[in-house]
Amino acid sequence: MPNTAAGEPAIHVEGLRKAYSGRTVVDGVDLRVDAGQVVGLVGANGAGKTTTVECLQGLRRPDAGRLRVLGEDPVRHPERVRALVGSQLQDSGLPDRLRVEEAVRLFAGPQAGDPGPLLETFGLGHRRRLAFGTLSGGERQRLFLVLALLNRPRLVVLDELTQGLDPAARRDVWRSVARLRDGGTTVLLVTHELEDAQALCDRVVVMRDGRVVDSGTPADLVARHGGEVTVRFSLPPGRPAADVDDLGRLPGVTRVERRGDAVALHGRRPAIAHAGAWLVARGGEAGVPFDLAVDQPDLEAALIALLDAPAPPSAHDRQEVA
Ligand SMILES: Nc1ncnc2c1ncn2[C@@H]1O[C@H](COP(=O)(O)OP(=O)(O)OP(=O)(O)O)[C@@H](O)[C@H]1O
Repeated sequence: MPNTAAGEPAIHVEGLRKAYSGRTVVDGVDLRVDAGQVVGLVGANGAGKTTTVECLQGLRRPDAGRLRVLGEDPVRHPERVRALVGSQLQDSGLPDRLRVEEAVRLFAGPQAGDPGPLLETFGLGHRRRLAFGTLSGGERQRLFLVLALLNRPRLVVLDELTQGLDPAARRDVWRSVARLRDGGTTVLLVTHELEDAQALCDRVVVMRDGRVVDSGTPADLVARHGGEVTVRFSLPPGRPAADVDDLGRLPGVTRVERRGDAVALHGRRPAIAHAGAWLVARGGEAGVPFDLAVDQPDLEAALIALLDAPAPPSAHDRQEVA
């Protein structure tokens, strides 16, 4: 059993580089995932996310970099890492006729516990005898989670966790991942579903063209890249223009738009609180407009801004310039 020293991250990658046929697709990635965290890896198509997690799981050999996964080196001991990490299968991963209980037997290693409680936890206890091909999309995803967790891994890699699920099934799977985190399992989530990332992740790492362009909590990323908030409301008819000038001077407000009685304040997050305080101070509780609303940027807005920004030069370009 490998020992991760106390405080040692579950995943620690420095300078990971990988090329296919001379084309660099992972270009000096650093990544740290602390034990017990849920970390999302997001980015455009072809950014190098899957290649990165395949290198981490000992499924691909990197060209350069220092990698430690649960205290093991996936380059020197890929088989040890594969035995420690739970991975989620893709949808085509099981034959249609295989029953749930047969799949569980097939995937159980020496470390596996009794699968019964796991199947119950993921709502599949009463589905054991059903063939994989007859399960709904949500049940399939939950079965993949059961199989990823069967051998009691301390780290699970989940790729496109909720792809194709309806909103109820997606929330079901979210609850399952939250339970995993509560139980101390470390989760690396590769996803294009930013709602998943926002709901589940302690930290999100954004990749573009083979490199990490930023990382942080979803809230940090939104604050850094999401752009302005907008506070909208209607003033009571006949409110003097001077009032609106006042609004423009509130801390955090950068711009005021007024069309008739409809007002939109744009600015940084503190503008929300100051606009609320201003409204209460002017009219008391009764003066708070019935249509008061706040538009806040989300992780999607932050990601679009990050991925649209001009690309910094790659390591390759930098070498050519030097
Ligand atoms: N086995 C391979 N041989 C050659 N090129 C590959 C191979 N696997 C991936 N690539 C290329 O490497 C680049 C990075 O692919 P990768 O799958 O790691 O990106 P990704 O961020 O996971 O993309 P997506 O979000 O589309 O799944 C892509 O341009 C892809 O076409």
